[in-house]
Amino acid sequence: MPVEEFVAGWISGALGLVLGHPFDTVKLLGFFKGMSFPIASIAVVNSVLFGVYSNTLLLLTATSHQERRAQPPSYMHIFLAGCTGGFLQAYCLAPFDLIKVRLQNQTEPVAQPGSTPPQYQGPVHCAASIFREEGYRGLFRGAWALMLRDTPTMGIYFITYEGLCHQYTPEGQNPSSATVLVAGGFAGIASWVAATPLDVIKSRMQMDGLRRRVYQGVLDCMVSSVRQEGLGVFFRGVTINSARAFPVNAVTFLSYEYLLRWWG
Ligand SMILES: CN(C)C(=N)NCCC[C@H](N)C(=O)O
Repeated sequence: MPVEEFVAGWISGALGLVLGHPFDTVKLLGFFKGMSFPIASIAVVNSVLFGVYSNTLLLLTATSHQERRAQPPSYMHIFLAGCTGGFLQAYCLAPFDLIKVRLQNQTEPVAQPGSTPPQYQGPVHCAASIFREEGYRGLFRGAWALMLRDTPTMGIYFITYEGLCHQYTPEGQNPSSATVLVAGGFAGIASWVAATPLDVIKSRMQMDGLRRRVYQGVLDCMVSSVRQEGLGVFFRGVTINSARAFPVNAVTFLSYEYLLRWWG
């Protein structure tokens, strides 16, 4: 199994993340300070996404990353490989994402003299508290919504990227840097626009159970959110998600492509 896609995915995910971090912090009025936890988590997850995507395409089409420019895979194969990568990345992402959402939603971010300390003092303390209070399964709260969010949207992500590169690149050549940046940016926007409804539900499921359980499951969370707040609830955060998605994914794809060309 070729591993360079995993390594390139790791490095490109970390670079994209550095750009996206300010947006992540603003998005939930968050207090998710410090870069070590996001780099350790999102970069690993991105490595799983790109590594599984490329190796699934290798299985489906018997072509390596380098051969795919001359023999482009069908959109159906790209979609299936993207969905497979998305499904497995969601499984790895679930505990990290839960910790991120719990930390971002703390109303007391840091210990103040004389006031009650925050519930979670950092990522490790948060993971240990969830494990102690909610068990191993507690670390996977919201994982179903995350899988529903990421499986089809990663298919959309790679189809948009490959489709745009194909459109603007002469037959058999590698896409230019400008094409990779634009295609990567739009792939990020397309996937996040499609992912936002389930992103909203996923975050609610992850916060559920902190004090008392409100939702019976993903469907119940969707129905009660729409009943109480209308259909607009599914588009909450779509603008900031898209604004963040363009630079993050432009840089992610550019570094991924160049690392593989450099090693290839
Ligand atoms: C949930 N969705 C839509 C995605 N994860 N889309 C792919 C983008 C991945 C990139 N690390 C980012 O955070 O934008």
